Amino acid sequence: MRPKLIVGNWKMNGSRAANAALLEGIVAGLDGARAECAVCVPAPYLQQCEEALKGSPIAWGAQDVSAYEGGAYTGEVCAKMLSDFACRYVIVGHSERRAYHLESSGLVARKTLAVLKEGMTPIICVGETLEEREAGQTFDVVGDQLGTVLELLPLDAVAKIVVAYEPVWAIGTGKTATPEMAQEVHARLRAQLKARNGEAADGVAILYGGSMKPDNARELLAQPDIDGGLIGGAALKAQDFLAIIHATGMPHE
Ligand SMILES: O=C(CO)COP(=O)(O)O
Repeated sequence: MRPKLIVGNWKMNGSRAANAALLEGIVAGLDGARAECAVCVPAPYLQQCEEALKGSPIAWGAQDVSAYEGGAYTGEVCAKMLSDFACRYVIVGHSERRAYHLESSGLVARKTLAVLKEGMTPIICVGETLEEREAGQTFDVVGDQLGTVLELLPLDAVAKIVVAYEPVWAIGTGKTATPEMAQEVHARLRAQLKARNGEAADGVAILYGGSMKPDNARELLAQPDIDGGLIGGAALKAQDFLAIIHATGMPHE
């Protein structure tokens, strides 16, 4: 069985004071947790995370990265800088980056390679909009988003990625995909990974993201191809984030 992975995506939230309290609360409540967990924080707070979490079971990471290696790219943060702060994970291709910063799947693929080159784990996000779902295009859209990345990846790198299925219509809206809807897409993504690298695909974590909360986490996480969660809003409250972490590994009723 794949280990569960719960990742908090703080998005553009936090302050030094709020982060300190949140991280302290999470670390204090982790006893007995069976999932791996991590927080992906705004870049200015990576040093704070490194100091607060070093030696704890919680990993940390970033929410985006430049596709470039360094140099004259004002405002960008390269993968080497993220690994300098001991990031384990880097989210790439989040739908908010695709929508508000016009990131293409080709760019997401290049960012994925940049992350892997520095020895970190990319969390590659895919997901359809409501219009696309209603038009019956869900599998085409997510298949295309993942496929563009897979095409560029060396075969042996498939084992080193994490995929996150985040239906755009479920993000921050309180509308969650039902466990069956999510499982259906996750199974298709797993099949796509298998077609690319049959040996590696079973070990790849496919996370669900989109209004995952303490009250729906257990059912979602019980699905065979849902290997964890990418959590937005609920990752900003220690109690909620912990409740999701502790929802893994519990018998499904
Ligand atoms: O976008 C998300 C995580 O990356 C999900 O956000 P919410 O959990 O707030 O819906």
